[in-house]
Amino acid sequence: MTTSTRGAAKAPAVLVLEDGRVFRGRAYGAVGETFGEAVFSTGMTGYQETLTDPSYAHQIVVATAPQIGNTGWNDEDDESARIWVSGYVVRDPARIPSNWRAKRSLDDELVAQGIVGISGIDTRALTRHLRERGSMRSGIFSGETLPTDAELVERVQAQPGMKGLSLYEEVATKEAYVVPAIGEKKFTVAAIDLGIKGMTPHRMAERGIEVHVLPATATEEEVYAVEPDGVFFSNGPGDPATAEGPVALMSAVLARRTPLFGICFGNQILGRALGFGTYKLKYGHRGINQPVQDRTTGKVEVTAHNHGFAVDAPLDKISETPFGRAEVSHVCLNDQVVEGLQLLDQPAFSVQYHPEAAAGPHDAAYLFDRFLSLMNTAQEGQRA
Ligand SMILES: NC(=O)CC[C@H](N)C(=O)O
Repeated sequence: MTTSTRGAAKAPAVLVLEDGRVFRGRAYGAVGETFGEAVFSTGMTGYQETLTDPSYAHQIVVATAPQIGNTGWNDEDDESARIWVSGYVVRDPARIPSNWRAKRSLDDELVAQGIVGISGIDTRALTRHLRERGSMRSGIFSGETLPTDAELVERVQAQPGMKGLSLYEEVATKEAYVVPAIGEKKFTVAAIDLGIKGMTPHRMAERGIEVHVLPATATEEEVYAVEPDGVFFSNGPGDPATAEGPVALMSAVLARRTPLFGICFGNQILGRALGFGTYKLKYGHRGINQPVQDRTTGKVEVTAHNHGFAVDAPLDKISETPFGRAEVSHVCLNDQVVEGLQLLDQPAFSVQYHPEAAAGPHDAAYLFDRFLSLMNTAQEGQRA
């Protein structure tokens, strides 16, 4: 293990919100300054997966779970090659991590990756504030001498907000790569990387799918060059209203009637391709305990979420779209937000949440099987 200065030895730090509210604590992770949208996540576990989820780019994540870092940092649970959050806010960091897989402490990893955090914050008061006022621009500043609060508020207010930000190209792979099928290969899928998490191709691979992960800028020709049985659109950061390229690509895939599955950002892209709008939620859904109903079966599942935007589609009617009839297949039981879409006249569907469940409960794993059965049916149709 590397060593770092922890607890009382760390410099003073402040979390500054755009509305002028200031929370005081101590530096956690790297010392310095960072900006991002302050959002809260309600997961009790899974901080390593959260911090390395590219969908969190440009966000300062507040952990509502009061104790963070207990299981340290391991070499297995990263969802991408690096930590993507722009800052991390915790109440009570572990002084001594303890887990058989831990290689170092969370604090050490934050330092090593230069991620500025803050500890000792009343995260309950902060979460209530964000819930009442909504997610907002923020900054974390640490060091022995800091500018005045008024100066820091001004600097936070000069930052761009999340609305209108296009971020998926920044986080996506630049080179295509293949995740081989585990066991017998049944299908080939082209997965458009808009900020994909490592567990997602793995969930497909373990079902016999060879996954070709393609850059966010992949063209229709590049997608069909891999001769896909299905096309997948991943999760990703930023405002879906900016994603013109992926919307055009998805429309081309829909026009060819290739089986299609999207998650999170991918659901918002499908919404847009169908002609629905997207909008920003007041404080979003983030955590691994969100109740969703699959309206096609009536079943309720507890699911992993990380979204600040949502699709604006009618809940109780079938919509006519450029690609035939579509309906809202899933809904969040906390607030009736659209959590899934499905086409009725061709094999395409999506969910707003994270069935790959890293971290999170596995209730939604059936969605990967649903994608598989769409590809099976399409293949049988071709043979007939
Ligand atoms: N996890 C995701 O794909 C997030 C999608 C989008 N950036 C949002 O915040 O709603």
